[in-house]
Amino acid sequence: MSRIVNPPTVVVQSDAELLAKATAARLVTRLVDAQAMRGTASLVLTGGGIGIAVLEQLALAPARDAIDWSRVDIWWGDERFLPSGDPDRNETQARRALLDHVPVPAERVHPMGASDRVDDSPEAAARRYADELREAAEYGDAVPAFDVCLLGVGEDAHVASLFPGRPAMYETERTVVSVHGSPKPPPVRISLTLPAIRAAREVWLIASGEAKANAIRLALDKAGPIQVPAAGARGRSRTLFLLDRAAASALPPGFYVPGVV
Ligand SMILES: O=C(O)[C@H](O)[C@@H](O)[C@H](O)[C@H](O)COP(=O)(O)O
Repeated sequence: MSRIVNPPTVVVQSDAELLAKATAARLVTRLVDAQAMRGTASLVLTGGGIGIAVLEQLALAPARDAIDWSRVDIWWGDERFLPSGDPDRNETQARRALLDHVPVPAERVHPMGASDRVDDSPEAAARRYADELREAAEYGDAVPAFDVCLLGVGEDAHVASLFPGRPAMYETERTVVSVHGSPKPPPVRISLTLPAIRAAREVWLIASGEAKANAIRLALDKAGPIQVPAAGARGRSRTLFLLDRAAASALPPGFYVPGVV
């Protein structure tokens, strides 16, 4: 679906709190620039601890309202297939952390399906999300050219709900799939696939903590995406690995780690 041109850039902050703040500040600039160029900005959110911490810091960012929130489209990279409003849903956590505090129009917030919707199954919800993405895309693309796709990274190097060796890793056509038997609870999820993620202009992988160091090393080394999903998460024009020092503690040789105090 897209050619990868640039190797990833690694940026390291001293700790998780500064990582969340710095990533939030980077998002302000990136979304403002996107709006200056195209009039709108498109952002894919992730669940997980550092992903939600970034949203909390974005809500607190001094320059937050430099973003024209009325012209931001919010998508999700994955969702836990739970009833709407469930505290474990990525959507619920994103609303509490950010969306309840900024004036994004309801029609520009695109949550993935919930398990309490009538006649819904994860498969139907995945199909519906793929349709919504296609309707929002330009030039007949399957998904919009997301300005930024945020991704947390699991200890097993999963991103979104794409887990090593699972069927979703072999998906080359569909943009959204259902996931069953997720090794990370809850077991049933909906996820963008790698082809959809790789349609993003920029992919930002965010990780903090020693437990992620090996996954980050594999994702930056020559590993293949089937067993190391984070190794396949690349943006069309830019890929960032935004790490704290602990998650960057096993980087492969050749990656310059900017001065970390
Ligand atoms: O639904 C989810 O759980 C997330 O989308 C998932 O992909 C998460 O980002 C990683 O598991 C990292 O989570 P932590 O940052 O909490 O380790």
